[in-house]
Amino acid sequence: MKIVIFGAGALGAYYGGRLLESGRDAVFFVREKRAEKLKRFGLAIHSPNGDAAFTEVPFATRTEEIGKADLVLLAVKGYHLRDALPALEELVKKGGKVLPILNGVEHYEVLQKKLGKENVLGGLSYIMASLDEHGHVIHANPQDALLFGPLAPSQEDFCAQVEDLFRPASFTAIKTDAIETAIWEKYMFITAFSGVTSAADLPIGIIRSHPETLEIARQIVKEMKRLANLYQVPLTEEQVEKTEQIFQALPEEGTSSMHRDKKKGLPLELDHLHGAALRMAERKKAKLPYIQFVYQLLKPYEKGLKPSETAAP
Ligand SMILES: NC(=O)C1=CN([C@@H]2O[C@H](COP(=O)(O)OP(=O)(O)OC[C@H]3O[C@@H](n4cnc5c(N)ncnc54)[C@H](OP(=O)(O)O)[C@@H]3O)[C@@H](O)[C@H]2O)C=CC1
Ligand SMILES: CC(C)(CO)C(=O)C(=O)O
Repeated sequence: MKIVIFGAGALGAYYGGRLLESGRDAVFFVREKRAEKLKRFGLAIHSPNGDAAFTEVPFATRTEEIGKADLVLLAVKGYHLRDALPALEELVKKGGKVLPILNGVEHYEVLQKKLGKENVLGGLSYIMASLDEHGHVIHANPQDALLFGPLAPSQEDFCAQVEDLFRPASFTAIKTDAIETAIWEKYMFITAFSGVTSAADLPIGIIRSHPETLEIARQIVKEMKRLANLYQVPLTEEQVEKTEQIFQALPEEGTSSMHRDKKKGLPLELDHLHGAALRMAERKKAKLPYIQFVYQLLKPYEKGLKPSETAAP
């Protein structure tokens, strides 16, 4: 099976690197700047689960350079999605089925509309990773689960093949028949976690020691459950409690990729996560006041604001 890793950012480089390490036939689809870094610095993973390094990294910057595609692992940010669609369409024409591992849910509607329902699998990831100045992966803790599964019964056989494909790789690959619920469970968690850490500009440890602030995260979790249920996704009270327990269990310094991006002055996936939840609620004539408030607070940072631009005089 030919695997195309679409995007060699933190997640693409991690999972793509692990697949290469296991001997799989994988190629990174990247833009010019990233291609230059891959040529100059290669690809490396620094991880508590074991380091890996590659000097010759297979990559392509045009879909014409890729002969066939079977699995396309989509690892771009939500705000990159629309620009990525033409290349994804080409890869689907070459036979590829797309497995997105972005946070959020709104991309599924966009991808299914453009690529056809049949060609979009369900996926998500639990990992804490970033890139250093050489484009090498810094993996923060051992967690590296990639969950995937069929969004239609006709995708079951293909997902079984993907399970075989991932088996020798050293990351935790989990095939599930309840991928839609799993995607929403992650969406519920990340909307609350990224919202509260980014809006408060604090790691979870300090937030936890201020019950008033932690309450914002708890209320967002409840709003997300309500939203999921409005869309017939059966998130339960147990899942709400499980999410709250995760907030208690996270390490003191734990924070979200959105908070890290905000600190670096990078764009935020605010529209893709919180904005999308508000749009979906509006369609059902529902209100999500905590999510709306966090969205409004973070709006000035959405396109990226350097720390020097935010300092008070
Ligand atoms: N980082 C983390 O710890 C976690 C992230 N996630 C989610 O995973 C998703 C990806 O996040 P992450 O890996 O951190 O993001 P990054 O910003 O590190 O990586 C995204 C990559 O996509 C590339 N890209 C964008 N558009 C294209 C394109 N048209 N063609 C080729 N490459 C493209 C970017 O390339 P370029 O370098 O050229 O800009 C960039 O390298 C997000 O939805 C995030 O929320 C989920 C769990 C944890
Ligand atoms: C919280 C975490 C690290 C879990 O995977 C995440 O998804 C993110 O920060 O974007």
